[in-house]
Amino acid sequence: MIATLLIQHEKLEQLPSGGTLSPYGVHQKHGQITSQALQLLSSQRRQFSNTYISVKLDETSGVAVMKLKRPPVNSLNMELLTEFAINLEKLEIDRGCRGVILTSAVPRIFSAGLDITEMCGKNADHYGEFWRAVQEMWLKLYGSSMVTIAAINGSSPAGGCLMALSCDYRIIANNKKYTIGLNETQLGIVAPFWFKDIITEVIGHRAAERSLQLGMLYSPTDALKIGLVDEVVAEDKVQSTASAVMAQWLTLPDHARQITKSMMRKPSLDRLVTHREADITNFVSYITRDSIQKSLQMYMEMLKKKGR
Ligand SMILES: CCCCC/C=C\C/C=C\CCC/C=C/C(=O)SCCNC(=O)CCNC(=O)[C@H](O)C(C)(C)COP(=O)(O)OP(=O)(O)OC[C@H]1O[C@@H](n2cnc3c(N)ncnc32)[C@H](O)[C@@H]1OP(=O)(O)O
Repeated sequence: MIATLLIQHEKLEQLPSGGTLSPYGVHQKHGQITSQALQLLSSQRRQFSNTYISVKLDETSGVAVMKLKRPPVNSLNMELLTEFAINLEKLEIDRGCRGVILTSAVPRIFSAGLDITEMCGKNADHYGEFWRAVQEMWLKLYGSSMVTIAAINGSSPAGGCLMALSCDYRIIANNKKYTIGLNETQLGIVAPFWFKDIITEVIGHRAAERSLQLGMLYSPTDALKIGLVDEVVAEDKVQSTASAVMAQWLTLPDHARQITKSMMRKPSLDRLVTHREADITNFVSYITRDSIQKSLQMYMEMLKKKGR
């Protein structure tokens, strides 16, 4: 599946100008898709659900709601990441879809971040494949031409925070039990350069440096103070606020908004695309270190003890 997605990337890069805005998402809404693909899409419209992702597309508004549904904590394993990238791609090429609201079907949790069991006790090939899937999820989401809004209805540490940061707008439920942030250092690991880049883009260099070094997790109101989220709303208003903000963003002409988004995001996207293989090699050599494996195992044990 990953291979298919990669081939798709290459195809995009070859699209004639006017059909696409950037090589990171499928931006073919105006005339590149075959009639066979269109038929396939229309039969898949409205609602599609996979093991860990459900998607509902409202054809009237052009807005899809994509829900993560991997209880207990929506940890991002290989299957979820792959399903996510495929579903987003489907929406990207669907002419009827202009915006995506990303949220969770699991109560109190947006996403617990990367599934730590994918990074422990496996072999180097597995780690490489897993990291490629993490990169692919990010390239698709951050590079999407659609309006993307994170409706954060629960805790969102590490990779969960990355997903939210990759959207155009973040709304979080006002519940002080929920936390959000890039807490990697608390696990004894380092967030890669592109996690660092994106949080720096959103909250600025000083706040990002402090936040990353200390592995900080913020309450919704503190997250708002540093600009990590755009709005804090009552728990039962998260979805309706996301729909209202989406409607507002969709009043802008797609073409102008998409080119602007692409201009803003291209440097960070290019950086990962250019260094993609080196980033995988780095990840594998880092994660296979004995000291790192030990840190992750200890963290998992701590989580399990806490849950008992
Ligand atoms: C020198 C050069 C350096 C180069 C660097 C190169 C590359 C970079 C290298 C590495 C980068 C890695 C980047 C990593 C990103 C990540 O996302 S790591 C994941 C971080 N996530 C967390 O820290 C969250 C941990 N979880 C929690 O805090 C809580 O579970 C919670 C989400 C707040 C929910 O709390 P609660 O509702 O109380 O649920 P429980 O804690 O009881 O958990 C329920 C079960 O779920 C298991 N679990 C929780 N999180 C994860 C997870 N992320 N992965 C796998 N499993 C998870 C938990 O153990 C419980 O399981 P049991 O029921 O006990 O079996």
